[in-house]
Amino acid sequence: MSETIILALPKGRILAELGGLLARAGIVPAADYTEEDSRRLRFPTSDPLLDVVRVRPFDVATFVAHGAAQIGICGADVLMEFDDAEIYAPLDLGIGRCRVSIAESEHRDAAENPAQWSRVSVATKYPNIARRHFAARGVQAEIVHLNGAMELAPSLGLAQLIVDLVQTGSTLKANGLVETEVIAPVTSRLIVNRTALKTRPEAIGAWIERFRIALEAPAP
Ligand SMILES: Nc1ncnc2c1ncn2[C@@H]1O[C@H](COP(=O)(O)OP(=O)(O)OP(=O)(O)O)[C@@H](O)[C@H]1O
Ligand SMILES: O=P(O)(O)OC[C@H]1O[C@H](OP(=O)(O)OP(=O)(O)O)[C@H](O)[C@@H]1O
Repeated sequence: MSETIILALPKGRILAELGGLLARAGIVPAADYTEEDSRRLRFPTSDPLLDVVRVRPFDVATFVAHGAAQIGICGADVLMEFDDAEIYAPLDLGIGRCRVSIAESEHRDAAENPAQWSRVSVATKYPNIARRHFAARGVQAEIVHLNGAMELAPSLGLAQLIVDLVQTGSTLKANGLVETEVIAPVTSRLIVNRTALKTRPEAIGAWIERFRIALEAPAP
């Protein structure tokens, strides 16, 4: 088995927020892993036993769940959607702060009351979160699984509601939607593969500790 530990990082907005924390944890990639137009996906670091891979945010959870990466960073939204017992999330990194919410058209007929519906159609990138949420209140959700642009669904008749991430609310507003309920708050988490933690407790535990200390260190 290779001794190298793989850290899976999500390309996109979390990566952009991560630079300072990684530096404080002593992770200095040998090349600029934030260059989104680079074709390169795996980067050595100043630590000969740590390589960084840059993957899509949802795929961070897949790489870590399968042990292809031993540690990773992803949003709590991704963890809720995956709900995988192989993933342990010991640290809240306090970045990527947003929420998973339900939204609907601002023009909904005022006479209708969604709280009384027994079935709803929901467009989302988070089918499991949406299904679980509505099932818990006895509502059957017909899921329309999209990978983006959920905000178009209500006005085009694709679904009554959407379940999506909201931060400032400006995306909803720009598309004539209103947030009606927060399902869960979201921040980014450090995640580790449980089997790797069991079989290599010192190496993986040391990385968790380095991140914990980096989080407590004041940002320069
Ligand atoms: N508006 C936001 N504010 C803060 N954090 C966010 C926001 N949107 C997304 N995030 C966080 O960033 C993560 C990645 O989101 P991002 O939008 O960068 O990727 P994506 O577009 O969903 O990925 P993909 O390219 O695979 O479609 C999300 O899982 C979430 O945890
Ligand atoms: O409430 P707001 O501040 O408007 O943020 C919410 C938006 O942010 C995310 O999209 P992102 O900008 O990451 O683009 P994406 O649709 O490509 O994921 C999310 O999917 C929402 O569309």
